[in-house]
Amino acid sequence: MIRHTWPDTTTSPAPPPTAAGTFDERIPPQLRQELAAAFARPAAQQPEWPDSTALHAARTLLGAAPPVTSPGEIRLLRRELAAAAEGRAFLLQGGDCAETFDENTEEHVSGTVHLLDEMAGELSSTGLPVIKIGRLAGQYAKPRSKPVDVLGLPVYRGDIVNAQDPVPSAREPDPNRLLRAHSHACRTMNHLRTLRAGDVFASHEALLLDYEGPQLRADRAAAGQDVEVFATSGHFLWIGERTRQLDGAHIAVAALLANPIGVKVGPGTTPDEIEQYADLLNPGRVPGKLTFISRMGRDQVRWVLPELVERIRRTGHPVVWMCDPMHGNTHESESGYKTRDYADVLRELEVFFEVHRRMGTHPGGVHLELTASDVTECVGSASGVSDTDLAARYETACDPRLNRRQSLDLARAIARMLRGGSDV
Ligand SMILES: O=C[C@H](O)[C@H](O)COP(=O)(O)O
Ligand SMILES: C=C(OP(=O)(O)O)C(=O)O
Ligand SMILES: [Mn+2]
Repeated sequence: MIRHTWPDTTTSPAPPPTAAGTFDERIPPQLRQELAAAFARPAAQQPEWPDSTALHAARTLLGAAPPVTSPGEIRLLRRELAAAAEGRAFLLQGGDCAETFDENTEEHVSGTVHLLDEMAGELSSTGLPVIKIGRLAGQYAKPRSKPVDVLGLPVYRGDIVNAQDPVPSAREPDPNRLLRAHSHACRTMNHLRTLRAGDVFASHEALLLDYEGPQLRADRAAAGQDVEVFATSGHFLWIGERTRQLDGAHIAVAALLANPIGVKVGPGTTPDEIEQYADLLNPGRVPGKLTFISRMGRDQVRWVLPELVERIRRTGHPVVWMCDPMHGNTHESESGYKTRDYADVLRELEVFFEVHRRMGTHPGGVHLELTASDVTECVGSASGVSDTDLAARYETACDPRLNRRQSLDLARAIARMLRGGSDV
């Protein structure tokens, strides 16, 4: 029997206030206990939901809702990522920093998918198959640097939590948004399937535990095989730089999942830490299971990345190494916009490729924030966007994205780097 009914709020006991909650009863009891312990660990960046009854109701409905993705699709991606871990494929991951409910339109989603396609076309000159993963169908939750914004209001944490409007009521976390996010994710996933017969995979940051927990499902590949737990909210989930605490909930939960998992690693990451991530998240050393997403910043990558790659190489762990050249290169423009300079993005990528070439390891992919729209959010490249242009079309809900022109320029540069040529 599965607990998927509206709670009788007049008679039922107080719902659990934490993200630990309850899990699909088709998950074997032992695994459910392990999940409960993992979800009960300290978790950074979680909203303070004001209404625990509404949260409980939303979680219950989410638990009964159809899954966004299927275990079969997730296993397929894991197999494809195994090729990237072994140097036989390249991973292209991209999309908005923050998907929004309003921008969940045919035009916007198709635009991202077609842009990833065009970029993959540029990369095909390398001869490596390109695995395309969208920051799509679930990228609604944002970790933030500060709890309040410049107006002194509680910060916007993504459409899954609150709204962008600069008024206090809009910033109040609303648990019904968990359900809206799930509906939007299903709509987007449906559109992806319509467009590409399922061959663009969906990914998001596994940030919000109240969204992920109810969507866990058990499955076994075949009779007689072990039961695996799948986060059906997406195919590929990653743990962000702000929530990768080794003793925290996000890592403990990810360790119990069968999905391929990414971990963002910033400039403060140590070799000991990275080895522990690998041991915790992929003790079985399954190729394709674990991806490290290096996001160091253009000046730090040269100093920090080599010893991390070296440590993982020594352990023999099969991992995909990706570069996110966006998140370590954010700064405020003179006009006050959060922006990124194309030259910094390119430079970090160059060093990333150089490090892997030197160490004989495979630069397995890139992770980018981009949109097909002609936005003016990042400066530089042949796009000609300069600081003074930023105001014209600065539309992002969170971080600055590469526009179409910048993305295609970058894809061409990445193809050259991957083929072994230098770029700048
Ligand atoms: O997408 C990444 C983070 O959520 C983002 O960089 C945080 O932005 P902030 O520093 O404006 O909070
Ligand atoms: C929050 C993000 O990145 P990071 O965790 O690397 O800062 C992101 O990818 O949007
Ligand atoms: Mn971002």
